[in-house]
Amino acid sequence: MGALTTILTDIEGTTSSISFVKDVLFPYARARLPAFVREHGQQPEVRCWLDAVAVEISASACQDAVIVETLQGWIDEDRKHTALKALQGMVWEAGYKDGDFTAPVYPDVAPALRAWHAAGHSLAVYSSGSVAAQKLLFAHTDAGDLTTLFCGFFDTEVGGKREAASYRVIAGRLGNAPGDILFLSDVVAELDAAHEAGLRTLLLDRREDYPQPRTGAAANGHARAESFADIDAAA
Ligand SMILES: CSCCC(=O)C(=O)COP(=O)(O)O
Ligand SMILES: [Mg+2]
Repeated sequence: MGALTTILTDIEGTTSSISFVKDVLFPYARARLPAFVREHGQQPEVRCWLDAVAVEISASACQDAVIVETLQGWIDEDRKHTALKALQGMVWEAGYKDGDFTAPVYPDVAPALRAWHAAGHSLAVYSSGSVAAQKLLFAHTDAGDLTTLFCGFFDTEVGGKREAASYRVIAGRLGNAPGDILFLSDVVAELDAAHEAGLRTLLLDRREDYPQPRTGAAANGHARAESFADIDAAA
């Protein structure tokens, strides 16, 4: 690698498999949301998100059953809603702490992150998962606690991942010129938005998540790699 690029990475489909998120994390949150809301729904840090959902669906704030059903429906639809993501993160916290699961990262991820960090590159995360959920995931990976490698964590509170404005906010918060940031994601629409904001971009095209290679037009002009081991941030 040449200049000291900041590497900004997505999680699902990039550092960790889509199936871990869809088959482990989402069902865990779906099953435990009703009890979580019953037991913690009056705590201000939980209530504020439940109330945000209630406003959006025009339910009375006291209709927690309706709110929970709505949230479960959003999990089924894979809605990247900030309130859902905040609540999911709180439910997953118990899962990690109780040892119900750890977070698998692809085998090429931890060595590359450690090497980039050791070479002086800054590392940051931008995921639809809440910042709390991101920190939990990287604290409990099967390759150890990776949280100290990162200098920044961003979620949809800065804006949606398919909006160029979000990447401008992140560049500002990181204190980087957009062109000094390399954004890694498995989703072309996210890379398009980052590119519009002036970031460098790279499509992670992992066979486990995407059986058909996304080359040529499917990569929409973005650099492409199948593994972190093949990424040259200076390119
Ligand atoms: C922070 S881990 C949970 C991931 C998650 O909830 C999610 O929606 C993944 O979205 P991403 O932006 O990482 O593709
Ligand atoms: Mg992704």
